[in-house]
Amino acid sequence: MTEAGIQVREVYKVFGGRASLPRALAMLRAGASKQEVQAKLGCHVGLAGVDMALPAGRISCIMGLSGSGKSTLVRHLNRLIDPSAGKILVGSQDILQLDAAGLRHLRRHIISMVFQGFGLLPHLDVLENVAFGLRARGDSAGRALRAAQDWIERVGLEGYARSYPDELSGGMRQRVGLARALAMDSPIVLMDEPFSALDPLIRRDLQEQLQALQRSLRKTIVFVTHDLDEALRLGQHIIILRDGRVEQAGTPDDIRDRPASPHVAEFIRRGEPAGGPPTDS
Ligand SMILES: Nc1ncnc2c1ncn2[C@@H]1O[C@H](COP(=O)(O)OP(=O)(O)OP(=O)(O)O)[C@@H](O)[C@H]1O
Repeated sequence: MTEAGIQVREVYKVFGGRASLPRALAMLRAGASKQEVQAKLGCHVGLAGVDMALPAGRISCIMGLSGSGKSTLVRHLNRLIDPSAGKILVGSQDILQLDAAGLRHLRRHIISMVFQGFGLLPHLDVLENVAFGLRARGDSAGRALRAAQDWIERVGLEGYARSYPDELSGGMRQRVGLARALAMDSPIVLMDEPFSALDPLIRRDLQEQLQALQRSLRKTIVFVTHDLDEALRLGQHIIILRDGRVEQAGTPDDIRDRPASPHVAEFIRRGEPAGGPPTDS
């Protein structure tokens, strides 16, 4: 795949209430809010008609309050979640049409993922953790370990290959998670709030490291964050979600200088939107 851009077209995700799905979709398409759908039909709306195009070779940041749909959206991109309606293209491939073998290929060779909670295996050392995905997809032990060692050094963990996760700080563990995803050498990397558990200095460090790596890697990175500063610093393209819908999409300058709604303007002004800090909705 040469062009690994992503297009999400009119994607809806309604959790629960299979019987009321057609009514929920009809309400959402007519402009009802997720709260109205929940009150009327008792089902939870994750995404309410998301349209977006994420350019290849760029860092796109998806941001919004807790409950706005960020994780739900990013998990659609490697089909950890399937939509209730809509279409998702990775390059020119409609990923909803993939069979089991196609989906395996997508997850092993096209898209890798970095999770918030590091997702490291505690009984494996750093080298084995980084090599794990490569071994699981069938790379030879020699090849996997060579690639793992290389990435351990590139993320600044030289000398820690034989350490175990519980011997590392949070920042170092997240570097292992990053090395593990990058070692897969996939053109797309999904990162779901990867740095949010880290203290501000370490977080800044990792943001800079990611930017430095990206200058040579030029991957399609989808980075989820609820932190506006992080999105403006890292993102070349930013999508702001609110209640399962795209509130604004654009460059950092668009978001900063031309906020599309009072909600976004308040986000810019205070670093958080009207209504106070994130709450689980
Ligand atoms: N498995 C599920 N069952 C029911 N509702 C769900 C499920 N997963 C997500 N939701 C709902 O979908 C909405 C979006 O959730 P999501 O986790 O994607 O938000 P988020 O923006 O990633 O939030 P956070 O920043 O807290 O992780 C929320 O209202 C949530 O309650």
